[in-house]
This record gives sequence, structure tokens and C-alpha cells, in this order.
Amino acid sequence: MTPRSTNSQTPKIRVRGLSKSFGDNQVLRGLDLDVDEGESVVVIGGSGTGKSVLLKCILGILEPDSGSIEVDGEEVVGLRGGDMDRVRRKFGMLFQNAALFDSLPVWENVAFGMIQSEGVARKRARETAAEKLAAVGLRPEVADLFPAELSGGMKKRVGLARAIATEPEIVFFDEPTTGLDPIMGDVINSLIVEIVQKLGATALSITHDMASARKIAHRIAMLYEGRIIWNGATEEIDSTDNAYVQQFVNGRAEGPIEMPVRQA
Ligand SMILES: Nc1ncnc2c1ncn2[C@@H]1O[C@H](COP(=O)(O)OP(=O)(O)OP(=O)(O)O)[C@@H](O)[C@H]1O
Repeated sequence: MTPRSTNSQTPKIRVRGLSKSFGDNQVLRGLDLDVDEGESVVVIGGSGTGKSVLLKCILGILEPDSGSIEVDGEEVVGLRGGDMDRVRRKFGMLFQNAALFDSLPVWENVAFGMIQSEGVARKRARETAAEKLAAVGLRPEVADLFPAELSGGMKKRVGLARAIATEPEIVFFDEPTTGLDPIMGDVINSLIVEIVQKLGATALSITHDMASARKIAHRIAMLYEGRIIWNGATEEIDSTDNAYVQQFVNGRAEGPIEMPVRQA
């Protein structure tokens, strides 16, 4: 994504000293990250580095062991019930596998959040769902299909329509191109850029797909051993002398990042 000018406002999302372990597996070890309003930040990192754990902590699905997560300057760690629901209403989320409900037609999948948490009437929700489906390039007939009748690319589009249905201030993208061929991946990336810009939303994504990161990010942050070890404008990633980033970006087996070839 083209660079954006920085501002000095309160970050939309501010993470400080975030730590999370599972038993003796210390996944996040004092992670710091800021995402400014209107900015698209992509967190990259190898498999199992804790990208999903980071996202789940921000979404309030996992409780961190320590650290702070502020959304619009409000501490969200420890929020419960109605207070957490209020914060969650700012969020839209595209899940890795689109996570559609198989028993609901496409339009109801898109309208789910509107009907459930915003109390929008079904008729109005269906109209909005149709608008969102058009915005992600799906024909009106798709509204009445069931998820099993869709291709992987169509499912991602439906997931994207659902993520933006409530016009969220912050959209999270979890591996948005996983399972797609490179061309469909690029189509989805382009849609993400277009939609985030139209909404004026803040975006935080996690991926190990560098093509996706380059396309959708203003700024890229690399997660390694529980912390953000590098963070910079997307166009700086190829010129950094950080050996970890270089190895990741170039997909090399040799380098400071050690990957077990066989796992016990
Ligand atoms: N609920 C959980 N209970 C126990 N361990 C967990 C749990 N969730 C995640 N982990 C562990 O945390 C580590 C990081 O997992 P995470 O899913 O965040 O990685 P990731 O960077 O998103 O990986 P990938 O790119 O492969 O999806 C892994 O070792 C995983 O086994």
C-alpha cells in the first residue's frame, strides 16, 4: 500500500509488554505494537510464532498473562461482558478459513453480526448484506447459496463482506490469502485495500504471505521469539539490514531463524 503520513494522535491500538504463555511455552514475551488510526499494519512471522495468539488477545478471546492493550486509549485487558461487547462492536474480522456457518445462507452469514449484536431487522439486514456482497464483487444470486456451494475465493469474499457489514472502525485479517491461488490471493488483497480505504478503517492483519503483506500494509512488523523485532514502512522491508527480516522475506532456510526440519 502507498505510504501514509504519520500523525501524533493516540494510537487506535496500543499494545505494551504483552506476554502470554501456555505452560512452559512462552509465546508472547513483552510485545509492543502501535497501530494508528487509518493505518494498515501487517504482522509477519513464521508458523507458531504467536501471530494468532496476539490477535486473540486483542480480540479478548485470550487473556494475556501481563501487559496492556488499549483501543482508542481505553484499556481492554480484563474487560468483561457489556464493556467488552462495546469494544468488540468496533471490530470486524476476516477469519483464516472464512468461518462461515454452513447451515445459514450467504446473506445471513454476512448479516449475522448486524442481526445478533446490533439488533437490525432482518429485511434491512438482508439489504445491507446485498450491498456488502456487491462491494466484494459477488453477484446478487450468491446471497441465497449455502457455504458448501462456494469456492474458496468466494468464501473469502463472503467472509470479507461479513467483516465489513457493521462498518467497523478496526478490521482484523487473519491470513487473508491462505488456501487461495496467487491470482485469487491478489484479488482478495486488492479488495482489502479498496474496502479498508473506503471505510476509512484501521486494519491489523497477520500473515506469512509476503505478497499479501506488501500489498495491504502501510507498515510491516515482524514477530519473532515473542516480540516485534522489526517494524517499518512496507517499502523499507527490502532494504533493511535486519538478518531475521531478510531471511523471512527471502524465504531462506539458512539464517538466524532456526526452523526444525523434523518435529518431535
Ligand atoms: N489455546 C492454546 N493452548 C495451548 N497452546 C496454544 C494455544 N494457542 C496457541 N498455542 C501455542 O502458541 C504458539 C503460537 O501459536 P499461534 O497459533 O499464535 O502461531 P501463529 O504464528 O499464528 O502460527 P501459524 O502461522 O502457523 O498460524 C504455538 O506453539 C501454539 O501451539
